[in-house]
Amino acid sequence: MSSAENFDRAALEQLVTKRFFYAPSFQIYGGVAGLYDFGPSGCALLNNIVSVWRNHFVLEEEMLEVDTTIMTTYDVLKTSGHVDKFADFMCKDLKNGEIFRADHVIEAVLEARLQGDKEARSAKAGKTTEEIAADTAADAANKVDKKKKKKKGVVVAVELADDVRQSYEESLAQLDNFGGEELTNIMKKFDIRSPESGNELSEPKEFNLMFESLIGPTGQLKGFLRPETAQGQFLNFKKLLEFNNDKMPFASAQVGRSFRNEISPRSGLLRVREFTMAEIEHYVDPENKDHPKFDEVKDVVLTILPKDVQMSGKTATVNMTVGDAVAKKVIDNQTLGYFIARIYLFLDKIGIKGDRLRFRQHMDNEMAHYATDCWDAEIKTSYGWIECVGCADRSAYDLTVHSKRTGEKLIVREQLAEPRTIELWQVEINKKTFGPKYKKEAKAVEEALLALSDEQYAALAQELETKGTGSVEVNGQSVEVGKENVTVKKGTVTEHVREYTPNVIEPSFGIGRILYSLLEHSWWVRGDDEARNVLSFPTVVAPFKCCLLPLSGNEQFTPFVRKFSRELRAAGISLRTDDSKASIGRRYARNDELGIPYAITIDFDTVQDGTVTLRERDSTKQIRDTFENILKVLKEAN
Ligand SMILES: Nc1ncnc2c1ncn2[C@@H]1O[C@H](COP(=O)(O)OP(=O)(O)OP(=O)(O)O)[C@@H](O)[C@H]1O
Repeated sequence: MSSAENFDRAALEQLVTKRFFYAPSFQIYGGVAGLYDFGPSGCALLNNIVSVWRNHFVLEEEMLEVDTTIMTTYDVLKTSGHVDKFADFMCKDLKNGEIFRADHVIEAVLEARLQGDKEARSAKAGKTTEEIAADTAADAANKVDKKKKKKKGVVVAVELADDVRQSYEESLAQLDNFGGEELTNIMKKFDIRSPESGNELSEPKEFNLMFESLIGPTGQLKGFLRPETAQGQFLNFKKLLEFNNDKMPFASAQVGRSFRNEISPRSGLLRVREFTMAEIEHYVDPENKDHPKFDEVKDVVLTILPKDVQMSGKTATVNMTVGDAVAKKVIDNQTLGYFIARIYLFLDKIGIKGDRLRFRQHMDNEMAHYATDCWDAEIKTSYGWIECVGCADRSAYDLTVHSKRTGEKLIVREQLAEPRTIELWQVEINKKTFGPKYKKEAKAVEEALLALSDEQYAALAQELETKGTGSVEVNGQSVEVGKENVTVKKGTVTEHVREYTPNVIEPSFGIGRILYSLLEHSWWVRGDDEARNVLSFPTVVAPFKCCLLPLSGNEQFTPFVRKFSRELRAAGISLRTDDSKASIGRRYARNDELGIPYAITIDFDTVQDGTVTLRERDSTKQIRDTFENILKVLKEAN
């Protein structure tokens, strides 16, 4: 397998195009950055990854799959916070207008300078060109494209002072934690310029990533292409809970396209503007986040990068079982730990290499304000460590905000085994004085009084007690209430039913990023012949499981091709028939490039005795047997 150290990305890209895994959309019109079409092999690979995902998660956990609309109204995404906060920072080349994502340009420039520093120090130490190249390759995870490095604006082979090197490294480790102010400061402090032109850049400015649209001909109903599939699931929570016979915990799931108007997509499938997501929303009792199947995964060993390590400017990982990580509170709770382990097992099953997979915890500022803990599954590729799956504890945020906005109760009602007595703030309204005082506002004031939090009740009770008056916010206006018309006090209530808003644990998968990483991890070149590419996909995701190769165009083979393909299809083994005129060797090479694990060759012996040759992709080993026996072998492998 190719390792990240000597990775020839251009050669893989050539293979991907030649075998039409995917290609830029509208290519004959010149293409548009961040938009790709999948060809037959890419489509089959993607569908197989999704199919394993469905079996591994949806079927295994009896999740409730939904398919909700992509077009989403303004109201929904305003309430979820996306209209105000779903943004990245961009900056502009002040001379030629080229646009960059601020954190990405800082990362590229600082990494290039660190690389230059490394080369300069190696050269000073009297190393040969080859030794310097080896040092450089060993650091490939942090390297920028060689071509870019040579461009103006990026320092090449310049030694850095120790404190400068250290502050670059610390800033890089914490980059994901930085907001606009910190990014602006860093750009000034380190004189970050365009790596392309060397020109000065503008200050970072927020850019909302959603594609806006209008629903219907009046132009009055604003909508967006959804940036994630999650919101559609939250909005159906009540129906899903009912479907699940009101039983908790449970999960919904959705696979579908999401859209983000990325500022400057330059990394192939890793950053695109339209992509397939597979998301799970697991609803759990906030008072008990244990998972009934945690024992099944507690011994899975993960490579993890906790937040405190990153906050100290380091990137050293540790290996730990999920059981230990949860017991030591490195991972917040069992359900989150359970899903992190299941994500690991899924990625392992489809062929992602364990030594190039780590789980990185979000730093405090990096997480959404409502999230309690969040981990990314990051896969190492020639582009560095790439987030491919996010796994967050989103608390009760989404259900709470949608419920508040719509008035629909998005809660769980749980019959208590024993009734329990609890203390509650109670509001009593003096109907005689309240109605006449607030007139047509009375209902709104009453609703506002009933919707206060415990802290707000405590404060209001104190005000009424000490001053005789207090205030409450009604539709953004402060309204005065007095103790002659409102009493706020604590009382006890006996509950037979407990009501709560579930918390949500969300594993969110970017299928395109996983697919690209898998291409990198599966690709190798056989022998010394650079043209002999192999993609060693596990059978379970290989685009086609078997290739049928008649030795030549001789008519005698036709009935066998028909019969065998019919039987393979009936056995659920996807196949490709290659009856082109190329030699068998050339056709085997073509199969290897498509990652097809098996090839069956039909020749003149087949016509005589019904035997065929089966060739295995990685070992190139061949066996000869009757088609019936070969079919059994393939069924077992499928
Ligand atoms: N532009 C994109 N192109 C391809 N996949 C994406 C893109 N944005 C997000 N994803 C995928 O969706 C998953 C969940 O999205 P999430 O919102 O957590 O990503 P993100 O943190 O915004 O990603 P990034 O920080 O890389 O922009 C990611 O783990 C990733 O696999």
